[in-house]
Amino acid sequence: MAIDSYRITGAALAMTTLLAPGGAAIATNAASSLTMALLILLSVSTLLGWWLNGRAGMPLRVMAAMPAALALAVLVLLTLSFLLPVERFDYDFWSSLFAHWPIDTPFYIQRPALPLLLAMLLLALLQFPPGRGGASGALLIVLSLILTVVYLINESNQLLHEHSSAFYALLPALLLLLAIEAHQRRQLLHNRAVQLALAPPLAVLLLVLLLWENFSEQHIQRLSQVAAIESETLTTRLHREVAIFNDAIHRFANGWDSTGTEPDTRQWQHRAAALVGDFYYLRDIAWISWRSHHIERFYPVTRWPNATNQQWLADKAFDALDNESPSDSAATTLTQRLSNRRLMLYRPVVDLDNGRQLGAIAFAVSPTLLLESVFQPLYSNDFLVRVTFDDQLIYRLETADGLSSLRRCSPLMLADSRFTMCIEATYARLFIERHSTPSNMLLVGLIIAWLLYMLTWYYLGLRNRFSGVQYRNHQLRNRVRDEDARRRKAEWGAHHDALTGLLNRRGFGEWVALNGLKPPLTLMVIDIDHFKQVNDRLGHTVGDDYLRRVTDTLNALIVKRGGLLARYGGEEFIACLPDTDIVEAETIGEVLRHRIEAMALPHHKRRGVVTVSIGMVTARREGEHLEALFSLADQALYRAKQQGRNRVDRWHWH
Ligand SMILES: Nc1nc2c(ncn2[C@@H]2O[C@H](COP(=O)(O)OP(=O)(O)OP(=O)(O)O)[C@@H](O)[C@H]2O)c(=O)[nH]1
Repeated sequence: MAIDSYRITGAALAMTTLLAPGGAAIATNAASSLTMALLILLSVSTLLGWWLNGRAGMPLRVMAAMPAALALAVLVLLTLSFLLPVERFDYDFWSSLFAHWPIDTPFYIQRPALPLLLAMLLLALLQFPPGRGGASGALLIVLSLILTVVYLINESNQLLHEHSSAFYALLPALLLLLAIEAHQRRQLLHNRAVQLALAPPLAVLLLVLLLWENFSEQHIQRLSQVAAIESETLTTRLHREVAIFNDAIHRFANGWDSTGTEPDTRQWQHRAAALVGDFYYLRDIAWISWRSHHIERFYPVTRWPNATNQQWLADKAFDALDNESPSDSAATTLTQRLSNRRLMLYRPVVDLDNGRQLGAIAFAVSPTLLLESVFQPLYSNDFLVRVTFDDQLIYRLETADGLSSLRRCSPLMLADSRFTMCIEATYARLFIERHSTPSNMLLVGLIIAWLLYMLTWYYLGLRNRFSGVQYRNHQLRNRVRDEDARRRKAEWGAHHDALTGLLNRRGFGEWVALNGLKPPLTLMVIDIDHFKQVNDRLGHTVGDDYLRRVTDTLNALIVKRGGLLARYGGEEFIACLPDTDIVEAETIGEVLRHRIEAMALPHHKRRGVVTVSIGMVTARREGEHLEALFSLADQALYRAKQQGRNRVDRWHWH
């Protein structure tokens, strides 16, 4: 029994899907649950087909293909979501279409990565006989492997990495299928038709890969530029906000610079509340006294730090103040990072009259809230923003369908702390860009290559069949023509004399029956004299030759006179001369006799040359019988022979 490669691959696919280390991860990862479901459908279909192969009738085998058909329908839909124009079928359209999917994750996360999608699509197509045109199966697998490898070497592609466990399940199946195909099709690849059909798609493939390489580079650059502009906008906005905030805290501290006294409780509460009201990312404000080296005032009082913290805050503040040169101290805001959750800013307060330091004001800022207050109003669907400090996530601005394939990171300075801001294109952004994504071009190119192969293959098949039909038609036409020629030859042979080409007795009889013997008409019987002697002395070959030459001479004149000559038997001819009376006929007879004599065909008899005797009769009325007239002409001939031959005689009507 022939190996059914597709069924075996189905088994491999099922095994790897279920047993691959990534299998469990896929099953629990909601992002890949659709991929997993599709892989299971394909596996079930191929396994069922394998099990039923040869055992069941058509209806059951069709049922076995049903899971593959279902998977194919979903895969086609998903492929369309990459290819259909975004103006007509936008993000919301596809999201609403997949809204009823039982798993509660957005459509974009459900969608398998493009290469995985194509590989599954091609595998699903292989479940159906029309997908197996010639080396089509092998080509499909090669195409999906190319796409897979191309994606694997493309490190920047996070879409793939997200689904890589599914890939590990699919890859062994594809490789196995390729090995079986290569084994089974070794003969096929030597086939000229297959080579011809493979040439155009392979050329398209090469072109697409070259274009893809180029296009990929451009696409990444373009997206990178867009991300850089986005990053620039956010940074500028952030710096502007920080400048405004700095300005405000300077003004806040300046109030106590000028009074030269430590803040009293009422004043402190009032002004601190106003400042915090303006900047909600400003979480706490503390007054640290130079005199007591302790925190004397705090806002809001509900979050008053414990004693240990107080001391620590104060020490930090005075460390910072000690490092400041006295001339700068009034103008500069001192900053120090307290933790990744809080950014501390210190501002010394000095008595302007005597330059004595009164203390410092500490401002605790939440970087997360600061970033939120700046970035939230600038929120766009196109990019998500992540800010990290020492690899810890500080802030994240994104929609539910987050992650994408492009990330651009740059340093972000907040006070004297260095944060990292990463901008990533979102799925929504890629959705808008989907027409220009290199993957789409690759997908379309590969599908075109495969379609081209199928078209060329079927065209070549049709052409072969057509030329077969043409050949059979040609043979048939030749047979009909030969048959016709044979029939016409037989017909001709029945009415003609083969030696001279004249009508024979039968042919002549039919001619007369058709045309009638209408007077005036003369019937002539012409006989070669002593012809037997020619045969006897000179041989039959010469006799035949004499017969032909005599025929030519007689026929030339008789036809010229509108008559008809036939060979009536042996060396005897009969001529019918319409519209010729006996007088004219006798003249013609004489001319004929003379011409034959003048041919001077050697004869041993008295005269030394071949001669003819002619007997003739004229029809008197219409409807005369040929045989009767012939008999009369023959009697005249007989008389001519009797009278010495080389003569013309006629029947005399009484
Ligand atoms: N070579 C050749 N001889 C033929 C053909 N048909 C008939 N003959 C010969 O024609 C001869 C006719 O001979 P006869 O009927 O005795 O008459 P003849 O010798 O012509 O003598 P007369 O008619 O009395 O002058 C025979 O010897 C036939 O064999 C033919 O097609 N080819």
